[in-house]
Parts: sequence; C-alpha cells; structure tokens
Amino acid sequence: MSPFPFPAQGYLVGGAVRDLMLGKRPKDLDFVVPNPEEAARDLAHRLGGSIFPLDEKRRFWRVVAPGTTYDYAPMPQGLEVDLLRRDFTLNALAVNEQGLVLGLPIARYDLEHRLLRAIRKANLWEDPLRSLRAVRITLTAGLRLEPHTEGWIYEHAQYLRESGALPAWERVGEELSQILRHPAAAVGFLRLERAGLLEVYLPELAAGIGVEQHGAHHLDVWRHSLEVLAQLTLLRPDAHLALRWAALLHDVAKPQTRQWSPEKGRYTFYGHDALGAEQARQILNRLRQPSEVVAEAVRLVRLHMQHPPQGGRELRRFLHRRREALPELIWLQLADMTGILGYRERVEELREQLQAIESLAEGTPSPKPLLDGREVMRLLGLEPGPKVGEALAALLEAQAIGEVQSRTEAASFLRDAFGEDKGRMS
Ligand SMILES: Nc1ccn([C@@H]2O[C@H](COP(=O)(O)OP(=O)(O)OP(=O)(O)O)[C@@H](O)[C@H]2O)c(=O)n1
Repeated sequence: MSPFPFPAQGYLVGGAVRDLMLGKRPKDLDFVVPNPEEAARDLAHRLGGSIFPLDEKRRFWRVVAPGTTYDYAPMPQGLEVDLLRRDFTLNALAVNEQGLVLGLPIARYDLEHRLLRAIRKANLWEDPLRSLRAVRITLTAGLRLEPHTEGWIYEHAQYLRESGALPAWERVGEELSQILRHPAAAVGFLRLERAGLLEVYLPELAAGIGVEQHGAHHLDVWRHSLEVLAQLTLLRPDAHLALRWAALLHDVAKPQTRQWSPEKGRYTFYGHDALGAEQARQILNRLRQPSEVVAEAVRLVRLHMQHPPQGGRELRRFLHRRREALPELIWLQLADMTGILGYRERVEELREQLQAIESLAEGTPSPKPLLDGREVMRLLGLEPGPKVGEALAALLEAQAIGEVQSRTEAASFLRDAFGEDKGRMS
C-alpha cells in the first residue's frame, strides 16, 4: 500500500518528491488534482484533519492533520504544464497513485549527481525569489548547483541589484532564516556571497568584504563573521535563531567605523557595537523577523564587546546587569574569540568565566527587593516618580552583588546613596 493518501487522478509533487528521492523525510505534502476541494474534503474526512481554503479563487485547499500538512492545487492545463512552470528539475517531479515517478528525463541525472538545475533560464526570472531558493535548497537538500544554473543565478543577482525588483521581504527573511538554522549555515551564507546575492539582500554584510582588521585577526570583516557563525554552530549546535543572527551581524558596523590609529599602529572600530546594534535592528526588521528574535539579536550585538570580569563582586554585578543576555552573550563571545587566531588564551579564560557565570546564576536567582516602592518613598521622602525606580534598581543590584542582605542594611544603603544631600547615584 502507498505510504501517502493519494487522491484519485492526482499526483504528489514538488519538494516532497525531491526529498523522498534523495532519501529524506518530506516535510509537507503537495498534491495537484483535478478537483482540489473534493480531494481535500475526502482526505480530511479519512484522517480527521481540519480543512480550509488557502486561496478560494485559485482553488488551493489545505488539510492539517497531526504531524503533516497536505496542500491541494488544481492542474488546469494538465500535469506537464504544471511541472514545466516550476523552478528546478528536482522540484518538478510527480508521483502517481501507482508510485510511478514522472518528470523531465534529465532529473534522473540530476538526482544521481545531486545537482540543482533550473528548468530553464526564464523560470528563474519568473519569480524573483527563485535564485535565493536555489542557494537555500542546495544547502538544505545537500545538492550542488548545476553550472549553467549557477551562471544564470549570478546573472539574476545582477539583474535584481540593478532593477531593485526584489521579492517580498517576508519571503526573503524566511529563506535566509532557513539557511541560518541549518548546521552548515556559514556554508550557506558563503554560497549566497558566491551567487552574488549577499549584495542584494544583505548589502551591509557585503560591505565587510575585503575590510582588513588588526593583527590578531586573520580574516576580513565578512569572512570573520562567517567564521564566528561556523564556530557558534560547532560550539552550540542548538543555538537559537537570535544568537545565530547576532553571530552573523555582530561586526556589521565595522566597515563604517574603521579608523587608522597612528598611536596604536592599527585600525580601531570605536562604537561599532552600538551602531551595529542599530543596523542589526534595521536589517532584521526589514527581513520581518519575529520581534523577540530582533530584540534578542540586537541586545547581543550591542553587548558583544562587554566581556565578563574575572570574578567576585564585579562578576555578580555583570550577571545582574546582563542576566537577560546570558549565557548566550558568552557563547557569542566564545565563538567570536575562537574565530580569531590570535586570541587562543582568551578562549580558555572565557570558557572558565562561562562556567563561573552558569554556576553563579544557578545559585543566585534574581533577588526580590528587600523594601518595596512605598517604603523607599517614605524612607527617602520621595514623591512617586522615576527616582523611586532608580532607587529600587540600585537596591536590587546591591542585593545581587551581596552588598545588602537585610532590611536594615537596605535602609542604610538607600540613605547613603539617595539621601537628600547625595543626589543621584552614579
Ligand atoms: N518560487 C517557487 C516556489 C515553489 N515552487 C514549486 O512549489 C513547490 C513547493 O514549494 P515550497 O513548499 O515552498 O518549497 P519546497 O521546494 O517544497 O522546499 P522545502 O520543502 O525545502 O521548503 C516546489 O517544490 C516547486 O515545485 C516553484 O516552482 N517556485
């Protein structure tokens, strides 16, 4: 029996067939059928899934059943026309109810040699996303670009740059985050550069190509960013999307901030972390990344130059102030230092600091203030306002670093720091 619920007179098509033929588990299943609504209702009835129209006018229907999504589309001009309109030969395969695989004869060669080949040049131009999809699919499906296709993609990248006729940013963001989530993400972004597409979609990163740094660095800014991403995926194969974006973007503002310092005899990049955080925010918003991913990646880029102090009270303060960004911040710093040949010793130190921070964080949950806002106002004779918040924050930090341990100590700490004659605490 077929492992798939085949509709009568229909075909399984697209990426699912490609994945099956490459020995991979398909994600979702796409079918083309004469009557999509009827086929979808029939399947939903059999599987107990829910059904809804994706696009009623174009007669696209979807069934969501546990674990899988089934999409149904019509084939008004027949299977052959449907397949020839698609992007790549391996995405233009169909399987019928009897298990017979249909498609362009050359697809067999492509399958054997694991090549991604555009069906024809015009098909690449038809949807501006297809050149980016090509890079993403070579990575996720483990394929190489067929040489003609590679040339067409490069040409297409130049066309996109000149015409500015780009696909919707949501679609671009989705493809780029698929590349970024892959274990070999750095290879994916290198391929993006080779294809000429880095300049199209991430010109801020392309600006780092050929930008040399100082002695300890052995790579230019762009190649260093790739190296850090590669190191991160090795150190933390489970690194989440925001951390991966931060690794890729951490030095994004280096090209604009580079200055030659005659005293130091090397380039400096003052303020690149703060400017880089702003650029990262713009880039990730442009790519329509989820707001929590943007916020976290931006925070990590902004803080990535702030390495933890050796230990003791200062380390506790660091943990208190950076808690939201930890331990990811240290993982980013570790990947950054590992990516620079000249910083071997710093890597060892950071590893020790990471352990110290992790055990400190475990042993010291975020404290609750020993005095509440009302008590603080009464104690300091304050009216409600920002000063109360400042005092409470300072008290929390003093508790976190172990300077204040009781309510009496809290009161005298606040009087010392915020009493009438003290003004604002630095
Ligand atoms: N710009 C596009 C997008 C999709 N397709 C066709 O629609 C199918 C389904 O597309 P989609 O599910 O977006 O991607 P997949 O190629 O299936 O890739 P993956 O499963 O890895 O997401 C593709 O296989 C391809 O035949 C296409 O020709 N051109």
